[in-house]
Amino acid sequence: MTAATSIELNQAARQALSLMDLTSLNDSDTDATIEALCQQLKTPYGSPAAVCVYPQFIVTAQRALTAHKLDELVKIATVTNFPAGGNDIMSAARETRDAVASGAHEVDVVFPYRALIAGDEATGLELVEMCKAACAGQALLKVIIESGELEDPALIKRASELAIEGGADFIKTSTGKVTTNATLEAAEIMLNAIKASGKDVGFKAAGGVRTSEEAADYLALANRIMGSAWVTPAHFRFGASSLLANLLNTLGGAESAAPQGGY
Ligand SMILES: O=C[C@H](O)COP(=O)(O)O
Repeated sequence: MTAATSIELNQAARQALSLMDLTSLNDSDTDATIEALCQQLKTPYGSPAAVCVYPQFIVTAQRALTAHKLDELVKIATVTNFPAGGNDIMSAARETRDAVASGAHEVDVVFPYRALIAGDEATGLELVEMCKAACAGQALLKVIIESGELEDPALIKRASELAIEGGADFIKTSTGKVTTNATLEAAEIMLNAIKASGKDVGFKAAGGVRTSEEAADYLALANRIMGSAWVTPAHFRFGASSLLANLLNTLGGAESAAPQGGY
């Protein structure tokens, strides 16, 4: 990709901030660390689209968003069947139903990618269908295909197709817990699968996206394949734990990005 100018980088950073699921999925997470994470959602440049936490911290996030008057602006996302992507359909569906009952607006479920690698397409399709049903029209379902473990472009394409067929509202690259997470190559295959489906399905690049430059590359790819009007929080997200500071650095370092009132 061509290197972005500083104005383009600034625009990309501002857009990426609005498209981010600010994420903390660490075993060391506590109520206090999630509260601190939620505090970061309040920036001079607006707020990320969502905060993504383990299910036991949904209520913690709810409380913090309310305290910061962000509850109308920032969605709460959580994860199920995470990170292993096991084959137990009912367990994944129960976790998803419980997460929605706890107040999650969005559920990121891991597709049983090892089953697909072994040639089993039915388990993944049914798991997505059951988790979609468990969302009961109240929450978005984002399906993590774990593209870095699928590795083979044909499997990445097939997992995307199965997730879309099963009712995914978004398809997401990665858990952030494996060796290879989001890549532009996987993103291209997934975005093309969305386009070919003709369905209203979004895309989330997650895992390892850390800089404004990287974010700009994903945005340029999505603009090219789907058109810039498509690239809104309804269709595009970054799942990231450490991107925000870099975006703020980019925005704070550019004169044209001076805060325009607000917080
Ligand atoms: O879904 C998001 C990922 O877990 C975040 O991964 P990261 O820590 O590499 O940004």
